[in-house]
Amino acid sequence: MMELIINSFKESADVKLAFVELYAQQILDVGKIIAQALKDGNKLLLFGNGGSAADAQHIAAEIVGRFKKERKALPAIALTTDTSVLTAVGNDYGFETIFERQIEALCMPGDVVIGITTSGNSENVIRGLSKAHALGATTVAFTGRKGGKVVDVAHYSFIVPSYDTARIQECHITLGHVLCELIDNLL
Ligand SMILES: O=C(CO)[C@@H](O)[C@H](O)[C@H](O)[C@H](O)COP(=O)(O)O
Ligand SMILES: [Zn+2]
Repeated sequence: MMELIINSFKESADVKLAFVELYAQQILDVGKIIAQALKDGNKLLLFGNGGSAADAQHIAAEIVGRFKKERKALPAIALTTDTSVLTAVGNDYGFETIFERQIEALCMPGDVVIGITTSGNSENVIRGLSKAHALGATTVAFTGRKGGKVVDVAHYSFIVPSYDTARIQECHITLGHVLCELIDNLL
């Protein structure tokens, strides 16, 4: 059990170090794009399933509330929170459409849309990002493993180099926090 505990923390740290080696420049590029979009009056939309739904909400909360610096409120919406919309759309059109339909309703050209999926193959996330791409938003995938099909509908993909869902999620939330800090500093 002690070994399990120590290995989990070590793996989490190793995955994050490998990730930043690969993606430091792209993190800065995407941070600048989101900051500019928010400056221009556009918004950030986010979604994912399970732990990634929690990550979407967590990041939206940092943007609407505050991260580290005192600044004005900024527009970010997690599309994972309205149970009436999620159940109506899921029930009437299918679970794979729950993000796509909300993107159709809310996404404007110039917005930035982040889809979070550790496998890269969740149909509802792929369809949500695909619709956002078609509507003229900048699309960003937080993914893992081999990237999955979601990379085909994303302008920018962050593929965490791990096959362990928990380790991928831990890197995704670090990425989300770093983007929030960049946004704070770039605005
Ligand atoms: O948090 C976890 C596992 O750590 C789970 O809730 C996990 O998010 C769910 O199984 C998701 O449905 C996985 O979907 P995805 O990341 O492959 O898109
Ligand atoms: Zn989890």
